[in-house]
Amino acid sequence: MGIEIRGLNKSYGDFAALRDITLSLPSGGLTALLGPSGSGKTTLLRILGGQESPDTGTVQIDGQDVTVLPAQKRNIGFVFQHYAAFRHMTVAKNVAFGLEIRRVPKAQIRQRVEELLSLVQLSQHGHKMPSQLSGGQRQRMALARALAIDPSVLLLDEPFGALDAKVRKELRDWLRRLHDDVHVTSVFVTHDQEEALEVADTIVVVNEGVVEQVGTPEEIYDRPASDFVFRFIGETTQLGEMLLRPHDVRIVPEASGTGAGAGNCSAGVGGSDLSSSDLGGVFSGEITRWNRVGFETRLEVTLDPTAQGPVQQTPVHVQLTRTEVRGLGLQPGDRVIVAPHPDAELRPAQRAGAPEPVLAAV
Ligand SMILES: Nc1ncnc2c1ncn2[C@@H]1O[C@H](COP(=O)(O)OP(=O)(O)OP(=O)(O)O)[C@@H](O)[C@H]1O
Repeated sequence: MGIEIRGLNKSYGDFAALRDITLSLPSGGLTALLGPSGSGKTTLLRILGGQESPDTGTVQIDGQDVTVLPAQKRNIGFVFQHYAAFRHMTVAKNVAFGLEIRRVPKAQIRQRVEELLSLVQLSQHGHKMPSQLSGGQRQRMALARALAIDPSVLLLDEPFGALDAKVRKELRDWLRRLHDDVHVTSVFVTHDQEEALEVADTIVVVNEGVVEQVGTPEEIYDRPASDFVFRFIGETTQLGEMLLRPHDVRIVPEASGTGAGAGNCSAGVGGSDLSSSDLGGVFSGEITRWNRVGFETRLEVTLDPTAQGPVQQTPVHVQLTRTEVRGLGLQPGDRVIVAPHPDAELRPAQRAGAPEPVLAAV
């Protein structure tokens, strides 16, 4: 069942915010609507929630057509970036609110609130006022309140957007685990690729009001359906004429390669002979930057001028694990050979005059 969206269009004046959106979001799934600012994510979420109505198209939730049903009749839980808590009520009262207006018996409310506070790890904080909670705790209270009514669907609009990076990361892990426990069909909006890749079962990539791709995080990352998704979903680097992921660049010290002439050669990269013809280029250069980031090492390789074409101005970014760096015996300043990994996803680099790629906002 889940959520079925068919032929949805929404314009503001002559601006088309959503164009012909058709989507099936699985029941019990955690779906991320991911896209750059202004792509239409929030508009789509608001249509699902009933705060906005589409110009054309339909929305079904668990088999029921809700397209014209008012928000309060859709049995949906909402969590927003800035949670509007009732400041004069305790945390427990805030969580109980939805049940009280539904006139659920008091004993039942008390029991449900206890369960929910425990679920969001706030059992010790029920008596506090919202102002006495941290930002992360407040968002957990918002989740408890949204879940109190046993919603058929939970909608979250940038729920962790206002929190600092560390708390945000903790809440992501926590949301993932919570969802594994409660399995309510959930849709959350984010412009953060990492957040979507880490938390969601299904990612819907939206761009300029159109769905670019729907898939699991692995499908979206490893098999992007369009140049836009490839550029938007993760880091890319240029190697000759091609774009690829920094961890898909293979690198060896020049001394261990063969025929290290630039541009068109074969080289023993990563233990096998590689020919530039099937790989989109084998290049020589020098490691000009060396950065350790956690367990990874990020290198920049400035390429030598090639015989065939113009010099590549931007250094190649290479991402390796520390173990790989040790195994290869690489040092800052080394002369190296670089080539794409044989399984690398390659895309033609932007030609002069083409629009700039959208940068990943992390
Ligand atoms: N009520 C409105 N009136 C006019 N234009 C609107 C209205 N709501 C949204 N838009 C426009 O529709 C487009 C999509 O907006 P939307 O809020 O859905 O984007 P978004 O992907 O959620 O972006 P962000 O990540 O910045 O929140 C934007 O260009 C926005 O300016």
